[in-house]
Amino acid sequence: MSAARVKICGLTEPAGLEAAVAGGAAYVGFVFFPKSPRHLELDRARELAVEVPPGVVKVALVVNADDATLDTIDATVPIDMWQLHGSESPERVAEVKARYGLPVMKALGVAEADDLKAVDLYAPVADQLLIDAKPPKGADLPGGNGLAFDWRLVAQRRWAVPWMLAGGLTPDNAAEALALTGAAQLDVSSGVESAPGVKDPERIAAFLSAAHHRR
Ligand SMILES: O=C(O)c1ccccc1NCC(=O)[C@H](O)[C@H](O)COP(=O)(O)O
Repeated sequence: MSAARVKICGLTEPAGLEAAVAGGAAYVGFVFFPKSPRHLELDRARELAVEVPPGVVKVALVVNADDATLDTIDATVPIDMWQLHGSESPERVAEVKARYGLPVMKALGVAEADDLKAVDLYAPVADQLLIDAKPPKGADLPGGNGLAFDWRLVAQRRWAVPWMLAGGLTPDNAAEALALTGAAQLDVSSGVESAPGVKDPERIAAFLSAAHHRR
């Protein structure tokens, strides 16, 4: 099996971004959601994004954002992909894709087998799917909660579009997650932090190493 491609999500500082790039992250994620400890103001996001070398995909993560919000991000921050992490419909995914001409990744929350029915609704319109743990009831954040779902629900499943496994991944469980699910891509946020919103360069390096040296 080839090395997994990794998205380091919720970067807020140059040190984390540098560790992600140096360690070979394929994607870096910037969060635009004010309730999140990883939320970035536009100027800060731009400062980080312009430092990302070509070839590393810069992902803007939004939650049920309207066109005005997306227009402002698009006009200010040089991004390569949208990640829609709210309850956006398949029609909204198609609309965002058409409006900006950028690939769209739709996040789907999973807690039980039935949740995977959404895959068939979104696969025809999304460029990628991010299969994440469903947040607990009443959680402030729809993602970035450091919780895993039962990976057996997606073990060796066949996918019509590229997908990433997310939720509760850490440097210690990345290899097991890859082996069990057969995922080609992983996404991580809180598992490579020293505190909410503060990425730990050593944990980022360890995560990337574990994902790149899959068994
Ligand atoms: O990370 C956030 O703060 C966040 C806020 C609002 C919506 C989504 C968010 N994160 C989405 C991600 O892509 C995370 O990387 C994914 O949920 C995995 O998070 P974690 O379990 O912390 O690794």
